[in-house]
Amino acid sequence: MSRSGSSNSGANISSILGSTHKRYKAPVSSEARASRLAPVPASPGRPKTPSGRSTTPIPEERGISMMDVSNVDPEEVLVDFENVEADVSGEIDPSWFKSSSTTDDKVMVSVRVRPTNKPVAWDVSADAHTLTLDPLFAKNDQAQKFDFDAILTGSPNKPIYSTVAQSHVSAAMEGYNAVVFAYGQTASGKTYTLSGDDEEPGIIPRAMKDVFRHIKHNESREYLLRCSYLEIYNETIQDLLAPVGSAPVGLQGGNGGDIVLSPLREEVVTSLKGVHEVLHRGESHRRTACTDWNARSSRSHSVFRLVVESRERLSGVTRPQTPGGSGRHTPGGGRQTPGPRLQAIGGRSVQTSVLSLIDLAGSEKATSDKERTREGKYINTSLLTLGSVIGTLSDNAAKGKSDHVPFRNSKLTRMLQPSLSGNARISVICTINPEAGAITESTSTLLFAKRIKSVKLNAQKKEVVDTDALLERYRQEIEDLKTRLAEKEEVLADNSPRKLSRRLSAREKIDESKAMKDLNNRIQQLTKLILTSNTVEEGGESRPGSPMKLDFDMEPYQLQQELLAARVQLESQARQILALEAAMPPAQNIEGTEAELRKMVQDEIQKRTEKETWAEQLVKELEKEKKLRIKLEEERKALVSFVSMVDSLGLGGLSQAAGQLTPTSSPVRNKRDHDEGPKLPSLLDQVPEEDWSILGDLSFELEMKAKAMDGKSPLRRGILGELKQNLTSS
Ligand SMILES: Nc1ncnc2c1ncn2[C@@H]1O[C@H](COP(=O)(O)OP(=O)(O)OP(=O)(O)O)[C@@H](O)[C@H]1O
Repeated sequence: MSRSGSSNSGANISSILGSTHKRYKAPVSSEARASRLAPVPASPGRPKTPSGRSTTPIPEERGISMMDVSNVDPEEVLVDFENVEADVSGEIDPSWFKSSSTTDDKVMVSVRVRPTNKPVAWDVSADAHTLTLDPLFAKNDQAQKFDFDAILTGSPNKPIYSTVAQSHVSAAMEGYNAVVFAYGQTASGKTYTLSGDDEEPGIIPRAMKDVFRHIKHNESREYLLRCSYLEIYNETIQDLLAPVGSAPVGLQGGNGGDIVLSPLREEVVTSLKGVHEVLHRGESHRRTACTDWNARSSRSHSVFRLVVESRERLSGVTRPQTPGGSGRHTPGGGRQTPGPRLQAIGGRSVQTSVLSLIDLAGSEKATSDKERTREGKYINTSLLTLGSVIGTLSDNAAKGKSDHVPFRNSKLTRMLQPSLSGNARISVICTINPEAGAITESTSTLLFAKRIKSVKLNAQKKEVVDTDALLERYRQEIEDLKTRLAEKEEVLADNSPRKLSRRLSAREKIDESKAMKDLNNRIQQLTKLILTSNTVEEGGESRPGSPMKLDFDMEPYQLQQELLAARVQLESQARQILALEAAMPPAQNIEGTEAELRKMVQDEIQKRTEKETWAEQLVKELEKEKKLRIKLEEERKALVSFVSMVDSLGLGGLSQAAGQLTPTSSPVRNKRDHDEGPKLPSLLDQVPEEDWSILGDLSFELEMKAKAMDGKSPLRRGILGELKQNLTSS
């Protein structure tokens, strides 16, 4: 299973958004692909090309920065009819912009029959909007016939979008909450319908394009768009726009029966490209896995939400185009600029609506894989809960009852509670596999579709002076900034009653000018976040990037200040350069200094090398000396033991005799004679150090021989005599 960038979903969105990303799910098997040309009657739309679909993987996630709405960088996100980017042209049905066709108080229910080249068990009548189970397969010969708002077949996604979703997207743009969701057994085509692929973009990318078209064609309103993307996996809500591993999203009841999802990222989008990036990132995080039925089966329910804030623009205002054609304008603080101005204090009401596009995971049988089976249980349980919620709602509607609805039994139904309770336009597209082997699952899907059809809706527009709406917060900030800018201008103006009593110093003027420039920048940035028809570009070119190179909308006074500030800055930089030059020594001095320095360094290196060599020699000498000392010490010890052995053998005379060999006599007394007469020096004292080694050898020899015999034997005496002789001669 993956929750990585391996999905190709970005593509299906991208093709409609004009990008090169590839499709979301793996292609159908060749068999299934062939089935696109299957004998199921086709709904209107352009014919499908027989070519296989591209499977080029989407690029790795590009680390698109996350955007926290509360801390949004306005430079990146404001949009309006003048500044909406990307190509929103083509295939526009003007009537679509005039009205929202979903005035119904019922859920719109459509069935999409997936193409197949195997024998089908259902008789499909797209014109009559009916589906009938072939009597051959019917149990007890009871023909099952279902009729819905639309029965759709074939591979093209465009007719699907215009039939089941376009009016709901329009409703969302007009202030109604709208929900479109796909329901059906696994591998029946839900993701294909919602996301589509390169060749056949699905409902989500088509809906987003329509959103920008709507803005382009509605000059009387301005808009702010935010989107979020989440999935419900094993009953845990995950934010698909947050980095992988982020904390799950909590779900709580809010004011007025609303649901609050937190923490959930909402990203302000100002262009189709921006929406594409968000969708691409979210889909790359979706959990999909290969199952027994689908190479890329969705293992979660996914919900793409677009929050649409809009309000009336002031009448009769048009935004001037900058030389770059970006449509940006520079609000002029207290000045009367010709550009449109967001409403002054006392604001217009803001309409807020949410468009939710939901791809439910498919119901499935247990699989051979343990993990897939576990996921399947969660999926089936939440779909069952959805079924029972729909069942109760439709019962309540049919019988005028108000029985408890078990919304809280699953995250999915809890999240859908406000919409299912009536405050949304809902369109459900049920996907089925018409093959004989899938009759049970298809029948179950159709029964669900039938039940949800009778749920009663009563969607209301939410239009209030909403201080929480981002649009309103930005408006308020823009107004505050303008007031501050106007005050500064007035203080600086020569003929102003608020003019300062003293002349401003050059430094103060520069500071003031800089502060005004910052205020102006911020106003422009905020203004850019708000979309209007003037800011939507039909050609789809990007808005010119650099905002403040030179702003021709500036007042002459401000331009003068800018110029002054720039000059002073240049002068100061020139002074700094001069000062640095003066502080530097002449070139030849630098060269001389360099040569000296180099020589010093070389000398240092040589000295260091010499010291190292000397230290090495010293260490060697010390080693030698140490070895010598050890040797001498050993010899001394041997001699001591020899002497004591000689003493123990009663050969004190040897010592004496040995003592006579040496020119030096030690005054040290022999311990034997300690009481009488002059004391003989010990043998060791009498032997010069250089002869100790000879004594050592003799000592060793003596010891060996002494060990070899009985100490009292005549032989011993002979040997000792011999030794004595040796010693005397040495
Ligand atoms: N109408 C159709 N025309 C052509 N191909 C289709 C159609 N419907 C589905 N497919 C193909 O069938 C395969 C399965 O479809 P898809 O993944 O959309 O099913 P699903 O219902 O989303 O499955 P799951 O619930 O397992 O996620 C895909 O390869 C898709 O391209």
